[in-house]
Amino acid sequence: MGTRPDKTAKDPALDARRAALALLDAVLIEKRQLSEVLAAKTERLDPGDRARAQRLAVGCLRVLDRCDRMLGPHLAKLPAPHVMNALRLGVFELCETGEAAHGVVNSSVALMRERPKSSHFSGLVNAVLRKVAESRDKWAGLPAPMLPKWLRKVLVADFGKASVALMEAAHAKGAPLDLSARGDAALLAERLGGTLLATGSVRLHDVAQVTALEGFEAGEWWVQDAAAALPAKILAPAKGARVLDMCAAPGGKTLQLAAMGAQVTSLDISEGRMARVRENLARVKLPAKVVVCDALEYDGEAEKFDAILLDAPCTATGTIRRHPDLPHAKDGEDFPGLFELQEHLIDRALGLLKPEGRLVFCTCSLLIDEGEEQVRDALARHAGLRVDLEALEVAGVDPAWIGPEGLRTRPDYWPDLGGLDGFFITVLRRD
Ligand SMILES: C[S@@+](CC[C@H](N)C(=O)[O-])C[C@H]1O[C@@H](n2cnc3c(N)ncnc32)[C@H](O)[C@@H]1O
Repeated sequence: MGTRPDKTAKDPALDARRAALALLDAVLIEKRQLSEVLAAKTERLDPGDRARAQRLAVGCLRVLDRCDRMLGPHLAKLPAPHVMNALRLGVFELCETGEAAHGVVNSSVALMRERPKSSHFSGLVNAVLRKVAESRDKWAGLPAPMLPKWLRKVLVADFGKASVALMEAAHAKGAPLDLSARGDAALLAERLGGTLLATGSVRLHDVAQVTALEGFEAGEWWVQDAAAALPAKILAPAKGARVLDMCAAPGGKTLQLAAMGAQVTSLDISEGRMARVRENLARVKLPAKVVVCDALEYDGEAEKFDAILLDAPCTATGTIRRHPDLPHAKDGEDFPGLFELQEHLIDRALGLLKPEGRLVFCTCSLLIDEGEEQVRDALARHAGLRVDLEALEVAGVDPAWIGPEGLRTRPDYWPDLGGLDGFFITVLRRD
């Protein structure tokens, strides 16, 4: 099989593999999210290696549980975390991407030798990965990778084991690229060779470089998952309506609302993230008033708002297909603080609305605590508040997705089309 380490040949993939391993260490050992560390860990690489390192780390995290299952029979005890991550990366390349065994084994051994603390594990890494390479055919028969226990437990309590297994299978498949069109979505789908989804988003598969797609520079579209595009479609403001996008950055929903002709105030607490909103508005050539402040301290404008879209900060557990690092970097400890913030934001939003105004509340979350439970609590806190279920019945939304508190999408919905992000969306109004 030729998997003995070759100490003389220069390994062209080593730089990308080293950076991918550093990314895995950052997520799995330091508990950082990829978005926080990606730039720093890949800054010295050329663009090709940078993309490769990211692909390797994201891909490996997506199937981490399967990598561990492949390694289990060959490890008498768990090695140090950095060594374990190198093994996982090796398994991913051997089994999922089908890389040549000698290249993967040589690189993994070389990475171990680079650090004094792990150099004595190079023999183990060599032996284990060679055994994995010989049993690669087992990979296809492994079950879908399971979520880490802390999150799996919560989701099983809310949805049951069978549904969670479907969600896990959807997570493992990753996500296609969805675009929201500034103009005619059907025309955009035709021009880009994509699919026009029933909800109006344009879906593309296997896109290598988003910014190279036709119409990016001209601002004809922006990237937004089909589920994330639903809240603004549900809000459906009349032309000229005064709408507050209350947690707006990076701005997908602000762009949608502005494209519908609403007078949008786009607010977010983060100056850095708001810079993205300004860039996006300029690229897509749409107007909105941009405000940077804490929504909890925002007093509004002279006139109250006709409608408010509150896309609240949340656990983002609905986006694991695209961010497989999330369940590994988090442990749920900071979640209660988010639930409390969401509650305060709902109360603030209701205070900024005209009496007949509508509040669209949404979270890109799979947790009942950030959806149905928030609505039940809000109804208990505010006499006269009700859920407008009819407003949720927009094109493409399956009525089965709508419950008494609102609309819930899940990653395992639309399996033949490529899935959907997990979202909870509702419309609140006063009688
Ligand atoms: C889920 S993201 C919003 C995504 C955005 N609506 C979109 O469609 O692109 C949540 C946002 O809430 C912002 N945020 C968190 N706490 C906030 C607060 N107290 N006031 C205003 N914005 C806040 C975060 O900076 C983050 O940009």
